[in-house]
Amino acid sequence: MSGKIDMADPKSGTIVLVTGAGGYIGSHACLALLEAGYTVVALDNMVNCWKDERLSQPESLIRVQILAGRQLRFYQAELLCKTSLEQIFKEIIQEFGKIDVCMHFAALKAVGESCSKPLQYYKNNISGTINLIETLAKFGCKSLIYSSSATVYGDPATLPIRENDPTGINLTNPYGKTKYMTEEILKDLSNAEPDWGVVSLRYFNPVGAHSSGLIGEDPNGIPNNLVPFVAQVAAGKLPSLKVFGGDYPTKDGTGVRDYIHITDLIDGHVKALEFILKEFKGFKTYNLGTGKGYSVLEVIRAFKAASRREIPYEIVGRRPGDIAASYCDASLAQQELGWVATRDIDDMCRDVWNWQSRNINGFKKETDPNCLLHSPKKLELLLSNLTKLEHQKAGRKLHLETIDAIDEAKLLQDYEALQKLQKVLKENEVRRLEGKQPASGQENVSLPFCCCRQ
Ligand SMILES: O=c1ccn([C@@H]2O[C@H](COP(=O)(O)OP(=O)(O)O[C@H]3O[C@H](CO)[C@@H](O)[C@H](O)[C@H]3O)[C@@H](O)[C@H]2O)c(=O)[nH]1
Repeated sequence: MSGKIDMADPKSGTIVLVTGAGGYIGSHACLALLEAGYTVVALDNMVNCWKDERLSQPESLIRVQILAGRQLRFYQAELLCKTSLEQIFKEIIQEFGKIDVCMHFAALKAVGESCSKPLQYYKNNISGTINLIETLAKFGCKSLIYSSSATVYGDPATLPIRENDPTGINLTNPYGKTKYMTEEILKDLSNAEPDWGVVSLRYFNPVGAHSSGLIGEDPNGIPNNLVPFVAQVAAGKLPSLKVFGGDYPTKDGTGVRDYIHITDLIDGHVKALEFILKEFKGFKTYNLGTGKGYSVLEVIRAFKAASRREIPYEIVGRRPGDIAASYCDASLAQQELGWVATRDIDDMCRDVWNWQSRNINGFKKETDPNCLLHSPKKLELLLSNLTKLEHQKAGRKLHLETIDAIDEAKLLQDYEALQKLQKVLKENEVRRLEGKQPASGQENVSLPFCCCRQ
């Protein structure tokens, strides 16, 4: 076999359950976990992710598996339905024997929507999490990495924000309150049951995309957040940006935030996972940010340079609920997890532009019949063959769907096609970083998902 799938890595025996796996942060986490050699079981209710109707998984996760050259196990799962959740956990335990750690990303996250639909947010984010932790405990997993937010600090009295600064004060929206309340629930749980290990990661402003440009943030409708909005203005999808407030007590009067590259953010999760796997028990919180604040005008300038496009904007009134400035002291994560963010605002804008310009409609793509990976049948076969091989090599009991004999020749053929594609993707990524065009004749192979190229 010319491209061996390496199952010797002991991490493949570590089972990581990822909720909200199809979303922006969840999908990048799945990729990093697969690349690091972990076995990934991915859950998503698919309410907020795009899926080709002929496939059973979100498009983001299909691309993740192609990039990783490894397979994850996907379940469509609704955390609010405990009976079906337990059924899924039963299947996971039958197949993998255990769950070591859960990374919990599943949540509703639109600040504005949370004000008009508070019950939906409390139910989904809090009841959903309670169902999840009860089910995890029932099936023997008491290790959790929670996706929290800088929003728990409200309007900070001092900057930079540290982990022991007050939380839960003056929170302006139900979304933020769900993050704060969930942290409190997890803290109480860890106090009451000392065999739980919970790490809550407080994200500042995650932006950016994987350097391949194949996965990134794909907001529904008009984006609420600054960077995806700016990206759509640069791409000509939106006419201009409204800068909310030019009279804040900041360097140039516009809001200041601690933007963090998604790849750095996910590295922080991998470090937290390593930390929790060393038998950590209790409850810990860490800020994940760069420690640097950029104003809205600085972000616009950086994006203009990265995209070489005009970004028309006008300064309007403040957005209700916004604060002037937020940036963190991330030294605790450096000391205790050995993590530090290394990418700057130019890297973030470059990678967002790469994702945005290659995927003008996000994950929704037009089907190219000539592309192997746009053929759902071939793709399903490729992924299912990879699963069979991984299970077989790991000496695991096969799941009911995978008991057919493996067609070794077909598998190798598919796997080699996948590897060729990955090789070209990587070569073209290097060329792009050097400011060069894709190698001639490779454009279609290198950009199999795009429906619009700039
Ligand atoms: O069209 C826009 C959108 C945003 N902004 C400004 O850009 C900055 C960043 O805004 P945004 O990207 O919406 O992020 P935040 O308001 O900081 O909120 C994000 O970061 C919080 C953590 O700090 C999370 O809780 C929220 O879910 C997440 O949306 C703020 O000064 C906004 O006023 C604009 O000027 N115009």
